Amino acid sequence: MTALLSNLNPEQLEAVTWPHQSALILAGAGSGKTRVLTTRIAYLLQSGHAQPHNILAVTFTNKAAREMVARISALLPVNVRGMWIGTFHGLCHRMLRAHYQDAGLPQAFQILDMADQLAVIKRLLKARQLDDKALPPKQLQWFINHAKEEGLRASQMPADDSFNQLLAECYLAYETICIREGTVDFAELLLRCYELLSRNEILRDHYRNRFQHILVDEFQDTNRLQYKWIKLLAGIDAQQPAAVFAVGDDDQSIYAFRGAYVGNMRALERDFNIAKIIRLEQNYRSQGNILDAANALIANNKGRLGKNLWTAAGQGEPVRVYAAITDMDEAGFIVDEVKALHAEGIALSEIALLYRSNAQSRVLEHSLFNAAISYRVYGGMRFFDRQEVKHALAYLRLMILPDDDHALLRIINFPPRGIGTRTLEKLQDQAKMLDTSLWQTALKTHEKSQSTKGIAGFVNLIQTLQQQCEGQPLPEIIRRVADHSGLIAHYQNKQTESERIENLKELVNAATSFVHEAEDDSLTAFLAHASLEGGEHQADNQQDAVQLMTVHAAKGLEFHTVFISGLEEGLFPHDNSRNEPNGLEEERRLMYVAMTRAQQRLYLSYAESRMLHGQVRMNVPSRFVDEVPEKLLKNLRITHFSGRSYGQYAAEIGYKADTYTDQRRKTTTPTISKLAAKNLGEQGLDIGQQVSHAKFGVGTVINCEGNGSDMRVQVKFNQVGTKWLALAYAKLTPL
Ligand SMILES: Nc1ncnc2c1ncn2[C@@H]1O[C@H](COP(=O)(O)OP(=O)(O)OP(=O)(O)O)[C@@H](O)[C@H]1O
Ligand SMILES: [Mg+2]
Repeated sequence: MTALLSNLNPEQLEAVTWPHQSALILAGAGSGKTRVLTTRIAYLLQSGHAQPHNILAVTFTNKAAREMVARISALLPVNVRGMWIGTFHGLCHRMLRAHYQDAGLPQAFQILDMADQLAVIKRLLKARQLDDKALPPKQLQWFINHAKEEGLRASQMPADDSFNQLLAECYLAYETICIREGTVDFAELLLRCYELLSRNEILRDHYRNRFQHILVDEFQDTNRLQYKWIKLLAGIDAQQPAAVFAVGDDDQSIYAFRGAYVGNMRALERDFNIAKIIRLEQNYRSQGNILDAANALIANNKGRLGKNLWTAAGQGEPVRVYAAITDMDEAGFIVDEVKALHAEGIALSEIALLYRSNAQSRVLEHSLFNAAISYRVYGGMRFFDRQEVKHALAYLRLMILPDDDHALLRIINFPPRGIGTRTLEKLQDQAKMLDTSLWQTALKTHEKSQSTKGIAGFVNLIQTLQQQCEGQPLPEIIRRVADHSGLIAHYQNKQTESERIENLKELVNAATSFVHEAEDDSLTAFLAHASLEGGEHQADNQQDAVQLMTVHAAKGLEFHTVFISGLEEGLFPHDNSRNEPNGLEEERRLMYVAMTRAQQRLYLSYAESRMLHGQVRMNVPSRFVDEVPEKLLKNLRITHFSGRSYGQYAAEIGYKADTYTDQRRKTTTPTISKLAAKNLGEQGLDIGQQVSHAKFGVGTVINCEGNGSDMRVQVKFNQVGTKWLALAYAKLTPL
């Protein structure tokens, strides 16, 4: 027992050994909330205050749940199987499986994921002859899920005007289909479980007796229904209510867009008569400069519950800022730093590259791949594996190789063009009979029956695309295909699909850089490149690999080094946040989450120009960079290009100077520390100087850092691209 408790500070100890009463622990990032929660479970078991079956713990992801179980079994020799540890969805699912009959479900009920749910909704709208204009499927999906998260059934929806009446009717129709088909969507898992418990007294009492301890991590991100579920299960009116042990941080609430409700913290305090909120103020994760930077940033938000975080770890290193010229330059910089860190002995898995939107991973993946550094993308698929990107690639493949049945099947009815499964089966049978490809068979389908009209239309589309793209440059081909195939239109007007459109546009960017870099810039070469980069190059589970993920997916995790890239207005804070009430504050909380993942080293970077939608866009650095006090930062950017203009410098690193306007904000003016430049001078080198390297050939010095034996220079080589080199080892010959 002492071993279990010996490593805790007094506040943590108080929380871990809290009596059998509800508690709220409100504390900042890295203060040990998750650790306290896990240790409390171990403590309850070891001290005999609870048996495994008395424990229910809710975490935010399945990964976190698995880690929690692993940590508890490492602490104690207990049978962890009796405990219920999982996500809200997972736990509700478990309960519904056990009591399917009482819940009114068939034994083999199936779960609909978001895509399945949307398919059902589309079917339903079609049957009612409601087109996209009358009611976009995504809007109905959002409406239904939102209603369920508020605990409302179709019969309870207001029908005060004709549109609301339509929505309510469709919701009802959707419920009917799900019941008939025995399916349950994500929101339904929770609502149905909630209804089951509120209706069925016997079950409710059973579980109330059983779960005497309910522990909730990341409590700030629970929605209203989840809170009601906890309240019901805990039985606040019962004789012996369960002890709810909730840990959270209002500054890390990042799911408001999905219905999370920070007010649940206040509600908990009130409903569970919590007399004292436990605060943990010591941060054990990050070093001083990182923590000070994060604290300064979040101080710009209003209406916080307020807390004070400090660390005993010392100031550590400054927060590094890199102002890149282009997104490729940014990615190149990150890769060079990753290599240097790895060479210093930092495991790749201890390095995280975080970004605001999934589409940003493409350039990073590309640079890592080229540098042969293993990486793994979490909480989202790698760029070339994403559904919409694969669809677009399938169109491209079909245009050059129409007999590719696999590509044809992928898109013949996507976006939907009314080709039913029966028609498709017939086409496949015919192809088999004629021993030819689906495309050849489709070409022969001349009869204009209703069922084959769709096929003829598809053939026509591909042929038109082939003609239109003849002789066009690669990026233009991709732009046309994304457009004319109907993919963009398909994903448009769907709120949650905007990311897919971003990815399609990002594919145009991928093609543009491919054209710049590759010798053979044909469509065929590009497709080969896509399958290679999309293929086997992601590291497998065991391999040490750099971790790539969105900031949302990084919640709760920690890494030795964190890179936050794309810190530009419009990207982070994201443009979408402008239309949301308090959108900017939520973006700032996201930034706070991102920064507080770092233990020892934090890099912030932005690019003055980024390719967006196939065009170069000039950016203003994110306000979040400005909100970090200057004294905590270290600029890694060249100050002076040795008397040359910015345009000359840009041209040297291969950036087209003519697209550049020279009205940068002061903060983005490239800066190299004067000292570093002087040191470099002492070594007989200068920024802008031509040098030669035994292995990499001729290049230009474009940046430098450090001094003495630590001095490093960045050289843009004519053949092998930009590299950071340790001056002491590089043996550069000035030319
Ligand atoms: N008393 C302590 N002594 C040493 N290390 C500690 C102590 N408390 C926590 N830590 C360590 O600090 C790090 C952060 O802890 P933890 O992940 O539990 O924080 P958190 O509050 O849950 O953070 P977040 O808000 O990001 O989820 C972990 O590596 C943890 O092991
Ligand atoms: Mg945590």
